[in-house]
Amino acid sequence: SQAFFRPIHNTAPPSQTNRHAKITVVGAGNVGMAIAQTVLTQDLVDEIALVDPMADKLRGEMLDLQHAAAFLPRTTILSSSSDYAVTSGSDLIVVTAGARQNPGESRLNLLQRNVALFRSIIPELAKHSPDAILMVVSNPVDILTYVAWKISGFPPNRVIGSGTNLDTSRFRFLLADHLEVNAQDVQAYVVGEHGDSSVALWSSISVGGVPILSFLERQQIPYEEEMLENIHKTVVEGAYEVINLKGYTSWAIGYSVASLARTLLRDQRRIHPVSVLARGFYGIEGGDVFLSLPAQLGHGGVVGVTNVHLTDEEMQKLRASAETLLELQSQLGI
Ligand SMILES: NC(=O)c1ccc[n+]([C@@H]2O[C@H](COP(=O)([O-])OP(=O)(O)OC[C@H]3O[C@@H](n4cnc5c(N)ncnc54)[C@H](O)[C@@H]3O)[C@@H](O)[C@H]2O)c1
Ligand SMILES: O=C1N[C@](c2ccsc2)(c2cccc(Nc3ccc(F)cc3)n2)CC(O)=C1Sc1ccccc1Cl
Repeated sequence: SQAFFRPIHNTAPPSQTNRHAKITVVGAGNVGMAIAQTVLTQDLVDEIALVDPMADKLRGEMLDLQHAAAFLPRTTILSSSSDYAVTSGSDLIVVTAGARQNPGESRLNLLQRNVALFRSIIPELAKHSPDAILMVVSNPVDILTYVAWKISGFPPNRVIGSGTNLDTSRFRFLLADHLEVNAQDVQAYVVGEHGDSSVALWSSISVGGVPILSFLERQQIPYEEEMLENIHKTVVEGAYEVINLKGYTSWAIGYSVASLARTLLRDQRRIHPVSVLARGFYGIEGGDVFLSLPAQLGHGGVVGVTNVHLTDEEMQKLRASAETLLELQSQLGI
């Protein structure tokens, strides 16, 4: 580039304090590449590193993203390798690596295969980026976040799971659609265990600052208890519908993880439902377990967990999930 540009007089070296924000995505599959593409499009970092053992797929995905450079506002470095050295100095590491559930395979067996995979990748990631925030997306996400925390040795504020962030975004979309408002004006949380056993927090839903139950009364929108329950059921059914129709999910999880990455890397201190070390909250005392709670996120990871109001029933569901996860964890020998 010296042939094209000549330096002006008395230039100073670039400031050493300018932060080179780097994200690593582990697993260049459907989810990993949706996350990488969304992070790239939203111009969130200076470098994206991709890791995957499938060398051809990995290089192909990296090149395919690099070829989009002319359409992007800023130059983002894209690097990739099956050697974890490429991840060095990451600020945020997103783990989407995982074995796929074989037809008829039990969740415990899938879990054991993914735990074995984590035993090989988490130490490498921690070695090359000892100060990074570790975010797990691989399923079963709450248990694998616990496994990543135990194996990495990172403090619990720097280990989170995407948890019910996706569940919550689907929940807000459905509520907004039903109420004919913008999803960004719907304050609603799904918490607890990600997936089939998640818990929708009815009592704290508000639309434009108005608690939903009085919003519905004010708008004269007739509702029964089960209308709200049906919306939560549709969150779960929606996941299965997407899988049955396209075989995997990618875009929504890509956007939801990019939203978490923005909050973390820009120290926005926004509140997201993510899987955090829940011991000590809401009467969860039986052991170290990760469950999704509304958590404030920033540069250091989990800044704090909000003390959201839970009904007795919601509290009971959370504690039941904690017991289930603790029982599964006890069989892992970690
Ligand atoms: N938490 C959520 O809300 C949510 C949503 C969707 C998907 N998921 C989970 O995300 C995971 C990935 O889903 P997917 O559709 O991308 O699967 P996929 O099979 O398309 O991708 C998984 C990738 O992991 C790679 N991989 C395997 N072993 C690896 C290793 N040792 N190091 C690095 N990469 C490795 C594979 O080569 C593959 O490319 C699954 O566990 C899925 O259940 C979670
Ligand atoms: O949108 C998804 N797609 C997945 C998927 C993506 C590729 S293959 C399966 C999905 C879809 C449906 C069920 C299901 N169950 C599951 C549970 C534990 C596991 F270890 C793996 C998969 N997983 C993975 C996943 O977690 C989601 S979100 C999701 C799932 C079930 C209920 C509610 C929600 Cl919000």
